[in-house]
Amino acid sequence: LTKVSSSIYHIVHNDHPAHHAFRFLQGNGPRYQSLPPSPTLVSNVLQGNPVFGTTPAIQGNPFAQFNPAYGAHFPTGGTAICPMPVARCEKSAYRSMDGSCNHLDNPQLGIANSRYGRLLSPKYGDGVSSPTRSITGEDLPNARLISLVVFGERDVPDPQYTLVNMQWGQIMTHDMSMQAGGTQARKHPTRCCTDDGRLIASADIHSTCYPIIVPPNDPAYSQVGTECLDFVRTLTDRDIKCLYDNGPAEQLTAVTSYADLSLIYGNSIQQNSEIRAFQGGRMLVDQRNGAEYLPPSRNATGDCDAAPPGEVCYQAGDIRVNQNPGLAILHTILLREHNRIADTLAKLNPHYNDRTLFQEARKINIAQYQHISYYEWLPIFLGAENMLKNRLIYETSTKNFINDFDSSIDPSVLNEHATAAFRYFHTQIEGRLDLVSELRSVLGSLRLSDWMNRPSIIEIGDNFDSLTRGHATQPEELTDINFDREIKHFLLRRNMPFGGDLRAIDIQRNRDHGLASYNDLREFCGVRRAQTWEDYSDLIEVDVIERMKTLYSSHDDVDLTVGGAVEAHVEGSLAGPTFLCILTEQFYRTRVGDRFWYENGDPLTGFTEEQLAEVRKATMARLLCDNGNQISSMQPKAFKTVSKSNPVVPCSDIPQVDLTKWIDQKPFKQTEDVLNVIPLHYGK
Ligand code: HEM
Repeated sequence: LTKVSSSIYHIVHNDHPAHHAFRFLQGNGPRYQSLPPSPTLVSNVLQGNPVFGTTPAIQGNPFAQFNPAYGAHFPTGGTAICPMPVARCEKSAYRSMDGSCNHLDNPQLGIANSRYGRLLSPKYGDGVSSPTRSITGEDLPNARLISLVVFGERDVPDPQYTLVNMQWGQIMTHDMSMQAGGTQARKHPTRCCTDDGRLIASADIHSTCYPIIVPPNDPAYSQVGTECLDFVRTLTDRDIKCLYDNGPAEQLTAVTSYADLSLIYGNSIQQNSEIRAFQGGRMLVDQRNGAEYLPPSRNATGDCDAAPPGEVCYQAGDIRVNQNPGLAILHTILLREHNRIADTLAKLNPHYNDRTLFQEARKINIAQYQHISYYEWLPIFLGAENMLKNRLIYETSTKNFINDFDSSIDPSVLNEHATAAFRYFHTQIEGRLDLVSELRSVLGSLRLSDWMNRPSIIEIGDNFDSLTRGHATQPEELTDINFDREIKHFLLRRNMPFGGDLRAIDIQRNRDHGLASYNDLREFCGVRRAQTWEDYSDLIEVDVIERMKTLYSSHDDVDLTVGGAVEAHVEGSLAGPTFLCILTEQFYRTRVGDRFWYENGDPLTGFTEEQLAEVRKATMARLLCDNGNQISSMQPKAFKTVSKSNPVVPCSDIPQVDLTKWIDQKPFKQTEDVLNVIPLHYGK
């Protein structure tokens, strides 16, 4: 069996310069060239799984609860809020906090608390908002059962990529989207199952509930009698009057769609002001044991409900920060990077005030992050050739500007991307986190489910550095059909013997959001629409098709989350044709829909040629080196495993961004300019 060749897979944006988010709503996605009939797969293979009898899922109801707390901008579980009204956009040198005014003609595009975009019309059970049903009118097969039968849980380390590759993916995810009304880390205030895992009687169940029913003989949950897994539906525009204008429901995302480090800086002025120091351009930090950590949460018992009282719990620009140790570490590293830049700029430009220092440091931090994400990280996932072809990246000389902002592009994160395609990379999660010394020997390891929503572990002893080195040393799990047991049976277990199943949640979420089917998206992406189960064999192993056949009533019922994840990968990438098409589309929009993209040569929002050449030196390795407590060596390509061609070297050998290029040549004029262009709605 061979992988799908990349030469036959070609997404072209050229033909449709004016394409827009909702242009393809009826499923005519003409930009994607068709694949020839029979490419086959190697990498996405499953080992045996038990098969159980189906248990029908419960149908959730559309829900009525909403909290239109105008202007309250700290998203919390169970509430949806109206986006902040935009009074007037001024041409500012800096991004707003909530993403508004990035698009000057349509200032609300991509802002926090707005709708996801969508490639294809939703397929709700009732046509309006209830979860998707089979084309037979019956319930779709049970999500936990699909997780058990179609997906494996084999532990296969990736020979090429490190765990920091997976962890950066979660950073990008949290930067770009967050389903409204969820908590994602801590217990949801709405309970759909009793504490001992029984289903709540339908008369008493909350209207937002759509619990996952545990099949009989479940290999994990039947051991403790759990029959029901909590699942609360995402809030939609129907839940807040300020957004709803008829038509089928669209889910809301609580954070800005832009790649703007909103997870570090917050998604509103209010949220930002709670985590800013307002001194020297710095973000708030707590000093402990000679190192700087994120400031404490104001609601530690709520935010870190898995932690004993008194244990540290963080506040950041994103409420999910405490979810797992690797995430909290990268949050800390990006926060420290901000302060490192601000401190350096303060020395270079003593005339800068707090606001200028803050905004300039933020701008550089975001630029480095965009550069690492698009030039070092994304090519691993999407393939460099594919990215170049579709103009997500360019072969540039170090100084070239790339002015490709396209005001016809909607940068909103696509529902198909956030709810199906990007979640495929949950397959890369490793349930064992290694602590690694400077000499790269393994000192010990942590079990992921012991430390979810309990970030204090990163501050103990030398753990911050050992875990950081561990993430850059240990392999991630292979991107394949297997999902680690720690997230398949133990997700957020909080001292209980078992927890949730992330794969089952992803499938249930696909239906909650009413995503169009796998077959629909195949067709949209230029892959031949299947007329029979057998037609799927162009991209999916026969064995996997057989497993799906035992569960689904029709090949047309296969959920996007499921079908996309079992396709053969396109050569040079980590996804099959359907997911690759969605991911490529998303990251194209994220780039060209961002007026503040770091490579543009706009005199107000961009950098000078010399500064841009420096930003292009930023790497993951240097970011880790500069912001660990005392990390003194790293392999230059930190997303890739250590090898002869990627050996661990002293940090001083890894290129560094030279911030002296930001010495302000016209100190007084510049300060005035900067002050004059701060928009009216912009912060304290
Ligand atoms: C230890 C690592 C990770 C854990 C424990 C984790 C866990 C979760 C959980 C609990 C959710 C919410 C599920 C729901 O209620 O629907 C979620 C959502 C999501 N995850 Fe992960 N995840 C991890 C890493 C990743 C990675 C590496 C990626 C991609 C590269 C990713 C992509 C996503 C996306 C796109 C969503 C939906 C975001 C949205 O709300 O729009 N996650 N994850």
